Amino acid sequence: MASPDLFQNVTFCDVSTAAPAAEGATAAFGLSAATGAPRLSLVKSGKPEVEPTVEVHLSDAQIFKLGPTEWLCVCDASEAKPGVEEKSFSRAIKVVLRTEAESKAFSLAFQRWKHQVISGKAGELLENGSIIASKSKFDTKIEASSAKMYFHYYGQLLHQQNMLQDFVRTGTYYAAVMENRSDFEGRVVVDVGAGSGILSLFAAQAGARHVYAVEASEMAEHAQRLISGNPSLGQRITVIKGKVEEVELPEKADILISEPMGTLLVNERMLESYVIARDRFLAPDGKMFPSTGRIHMAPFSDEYLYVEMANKALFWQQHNFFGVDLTPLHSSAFQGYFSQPVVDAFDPRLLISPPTHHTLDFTSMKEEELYEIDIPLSFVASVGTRVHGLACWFDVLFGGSTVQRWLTTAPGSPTTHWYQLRCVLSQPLYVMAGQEITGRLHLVAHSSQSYTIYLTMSAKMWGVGAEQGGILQTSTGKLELKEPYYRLSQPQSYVLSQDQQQQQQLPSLQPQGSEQQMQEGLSPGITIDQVDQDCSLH
Ligand SMILES: C[S@@+](CC[C@H](N)C(=O)[O-])C[C@H]1O[C@@H](n2cnc3c(N)ncnc32)[C@H](O)[C@@H]1O
Repeated sequence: MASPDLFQNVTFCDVSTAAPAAEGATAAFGLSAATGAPRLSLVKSGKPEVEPTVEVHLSDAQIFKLGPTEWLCVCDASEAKPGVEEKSFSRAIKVVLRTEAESKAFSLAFQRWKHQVISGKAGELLENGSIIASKSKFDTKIEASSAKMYFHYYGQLLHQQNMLQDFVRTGTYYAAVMENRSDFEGRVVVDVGAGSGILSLFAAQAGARHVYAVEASEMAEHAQRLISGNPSLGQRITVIKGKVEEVELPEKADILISEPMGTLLVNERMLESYVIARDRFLAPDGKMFPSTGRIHMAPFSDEYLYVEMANKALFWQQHNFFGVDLTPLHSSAFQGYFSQPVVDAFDPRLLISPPTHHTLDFTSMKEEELYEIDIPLSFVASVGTRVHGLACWFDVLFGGSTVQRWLTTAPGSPTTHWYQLRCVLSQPLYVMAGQEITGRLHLVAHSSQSYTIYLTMSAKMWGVGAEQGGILQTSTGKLELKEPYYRLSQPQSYVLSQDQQQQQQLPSLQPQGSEQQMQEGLSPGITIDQVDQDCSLH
């Protein structure tokens, strides 16, 4: 093949007109001289620029694989006849290549010209690539306006920089890859949602044979530049601009690497894309980095936070605001504030019981299991106090063959740009030390790439009558994960009640970094804000 965009000796026919097949023709991808738009010319004489026999406008065309060397190009075509309005109709052109290798290169070129897919090396070919579905799973689940804003956000370098500068995050990925070189050496890797391409570059540093960096946003172009600027690694990386739900890859991957975690692990619904990528691209027995995620939860007591939130609604208690009584809206405003989960880094001593966790196994779970996540809650209060809600954080495991490493966002651990998340109840519960707290955390996904959180917490009857199993108090909350309250500039000093000081002595909550703590999702460290407060996603 002389050029990746020119294919000799192809056979094609316009099946929509039943015209006879043209053999020995040339297929050439390029820009239309008339409009500048990408087009495919199919020319019988073999002189594409001189005598295009059929011209396919790629912007509204799709291809479907008919066989190992056969493709069907379906496109809209316009016909203008004198005195007649322009009429649009569909056209289907069958193209047959000589060999399977050429066939794969043809579909890749089609994809590249249609979607401006970028190749890792100038002139390098993916061996395959085709657009397969007109409406992908992503498009059917996610509102177009949400996806547009989402990919616009990730298309900007400043947001990629914020993630890169989260040293805990990026450093843990780097360590996990480098410590587990044997999982990468000579392997095919897919970077799911590559962003700036950083994880692809790590995989290449660890000796990957080839990395496919799939990125849907405009960031793909920056990633291409970064990768080209690191040529010793870049020659083994191919950037593909598109959604993992839609692009085709020429070969199966031995390992998937991705950073699909949002606030509370699941925000942004990118874990679903990660699982879809597994089903589409990963070879049987392939590895996933990370392989497991856990959501950790524990009840907390934080009088300052509660009062701060309740006070925000005080504005609406004014009877004479420029002559207007605002009080009819007070209760809605009050509920509105409590519908915002709070994102900040809190002191783990505010937890009033050892945490529990819910595990998501990325290697085996079904994508649909992420649509609704139902977690039963059961804790025993270690102190007598007011319970203001449920604190949540997550960690993920890199289950490498050499080293198993966790990336944690636990309170008391070095702060990440995810911080922690707290669901604050508008009606706190009163508990005694030793009292059982039960409940449910129910997460329901929605089409704006996030979740509605339904929280119920109950304190069981205490003392006389407890045997009858009566519930003394129940408090519920409905919160919107997509609209959190970023409480990051607040002072983080807490005066502990006597009970809380006693509770600090609980071994499982002491920030000493024991094995037990890691298993409970708490880990040691300092709490310093090392990351920007640019948190509108994640
Ligand atoms: C959290 S960022 C991680 C970026 C990079 N991997 C890193 O670790 O710095 C997630 C990236 O995945 C991309 N992304 C999200 N969903 C995607 C999908 N369905 N297909 C392709 N890319 C996607 C986003 O545009 C974003 O750049």
